[in-house]
Amino acid sequence: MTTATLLDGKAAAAEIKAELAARVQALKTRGVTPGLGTILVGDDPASHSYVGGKHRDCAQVGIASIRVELPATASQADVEAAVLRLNADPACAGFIVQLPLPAHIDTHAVLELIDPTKDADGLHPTNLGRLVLGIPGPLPCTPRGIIDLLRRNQVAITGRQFCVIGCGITVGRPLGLMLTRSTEYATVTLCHEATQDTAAHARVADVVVAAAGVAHLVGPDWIKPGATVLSVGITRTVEGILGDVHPDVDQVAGSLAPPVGGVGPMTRAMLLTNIVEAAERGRP
Ligand SMILES: Nc1nc2c(c(=O)[nH]1)N[C@@H](CN(C=O)c1ccc(C(=O)N[C@@H](CCC(=O)O)C(=O)O)cc1)CN2
Repeated sequence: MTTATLLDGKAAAAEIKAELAARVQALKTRGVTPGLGTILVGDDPASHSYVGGKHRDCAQVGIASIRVELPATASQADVEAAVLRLNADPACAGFIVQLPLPAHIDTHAVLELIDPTKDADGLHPTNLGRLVLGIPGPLPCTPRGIIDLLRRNQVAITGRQFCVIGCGITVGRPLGLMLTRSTEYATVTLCHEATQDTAAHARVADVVVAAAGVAHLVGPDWIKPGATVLSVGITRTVEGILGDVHPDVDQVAGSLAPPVGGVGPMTRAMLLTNIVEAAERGRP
């Protein structure tokens, strides 16, 4: 039995952060300190942990942190006011609203209020429209991280068959758009809850990206021997974190990004990249 080559997002993210630290130093010599803003609403422990990680990363590369925390009882107007404050804050090169927001908040209305030039997540409708049209703009962090991780590991993309499982707004849907740009030119099957036979689509794929948030959804019998597999979605249980990909896939896949230390650190590294790029562009 073979064991898949590790797609090590932690190591790749460390390389990216070292490159970014040098670019931040260059900005500082020009009198520019890039700042990342985050808006976190409520008490979800995972969201607090992700946002904490983003600010630890900022400290490592020299990016300033602007943290906004609102209680779970915050109203739509409270969240929108926080967005407008960061839109107007000259110390903030870009910011994110940590998702998911509490159920009583209209997420689309909040995201639409972000100044598109400060949209560090690339999730504003203007920036998603730019992505569709092929106009440069900030790109969603997880899909950008997935493509960068594949490239850094010499996994070919152009002309290859991808099966993306899950079509949420932070991963699957924008990943499908990015993979079909002329710079990537992959063939993509985007599977979702209503897909008739997801396993059949996965079995013919050269690369499987599992971002459904269903623990161990993808088993070894779903994978073509030698294929590349990325376990993106996670489920938190009392026993720990379970990925969308069953650990036995390791025996069939050619290379594998694990649910921890795979795509997650790349998501964070791409957020920093979006901030540094925004600071380098300067205010329009
Ligand atoms: N505004 C956004 N909200 C959310 C996004 C996003 O891209 N923008 N994505 C996810 C969460 N996420 C980023 O916010 C994220 C997920 C995972 C990781 C990460 O580094 N994971 C670690 C494991 C962490 C752990 O043990 O819990 C890893 O893979 O090694 C970073 C960021 C939803 N919300």
